[in-house]
Amino acid sequence: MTATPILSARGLVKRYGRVTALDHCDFDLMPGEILAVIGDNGAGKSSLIRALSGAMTPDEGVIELDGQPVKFASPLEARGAGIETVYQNLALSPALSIVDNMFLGRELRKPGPLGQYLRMLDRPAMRKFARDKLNELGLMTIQNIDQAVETLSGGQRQGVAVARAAAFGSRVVILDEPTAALGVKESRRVLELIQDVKRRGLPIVLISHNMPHVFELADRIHIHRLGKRLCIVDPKKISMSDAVAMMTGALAPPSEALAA
Ligand SMILES: Nc1ncnc2c1ncn2[C@@H]1O[C@H](COP(=O)(O)OP(=O)(O)OP(=O)(O)O)[C@@H](O)[C@H]1O
Repeated sequence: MTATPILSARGLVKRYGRVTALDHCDFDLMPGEILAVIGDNGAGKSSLIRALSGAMTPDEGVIELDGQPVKFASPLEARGAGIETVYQNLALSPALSIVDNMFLGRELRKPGPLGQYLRMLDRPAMRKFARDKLNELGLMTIQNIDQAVETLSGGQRQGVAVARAAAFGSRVVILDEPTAALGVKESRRVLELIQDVKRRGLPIVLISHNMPHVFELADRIHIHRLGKRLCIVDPKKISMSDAVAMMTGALAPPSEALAA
């Protein structure tokens, strides 16, 4: 591997009582790539993502961003470092508008009548930012950005969540099962959106059980098994059934795919 990974981890361990969710797990995300993370239920994929995104503190191990060790005490700190995560539950506020959901805690403000001491929301700037970001990602089929998110379809909601992550994630976007709850047409749209985010230069970590989607999008596949990275495979050189067999332990990975 020549380039420095954008985000990497070495020897992550996380124990919950007698359960070892992460067992000396390694991870590498290279610049500009879509890295899929696949694994059986309970393999530890969510635990890995939670560690990388500051939602959980590992018991052992090191995480590096651009080759520098980082410790995230909260998701806020990871977001501050440019790592945005879209979880399955999306963390959108259904009753709020699309614009308000784009910000949620990161609202743009401007000086109010009392100057810097009472800064007020800069709604025109927020509206412009939201419109520009949705536009950049071809999401302006959403006509009205003041519309409440609860009035959007599942695919459109996923679109808003991904657009928000792409807008604020300056280094990495992590997507946890982005097409899990979507129909065929909506999934297609979200897959295109993920490609758009990649074209804008942001590397993406994609956790998915949907093998056709993984094989369509991923540049590399991290196969996770029993709390650790089993191997990394090239989706162009391996069949879906072999990847699934490795995930479940039915097939040993080829020696060149074994993780270092
Ligand atoms: N907060 C927790 N408390 C106790 N055990 C946990 C906790 N979080 C995860 N685990 C356990 O750690 C192991 C790994 O779970 P994790 O959710 O990371 O797997 P996963 O690969 O994401 O699974 P799935 O594909 O089913 O979502 C499982 O045995 C799980 O029960």
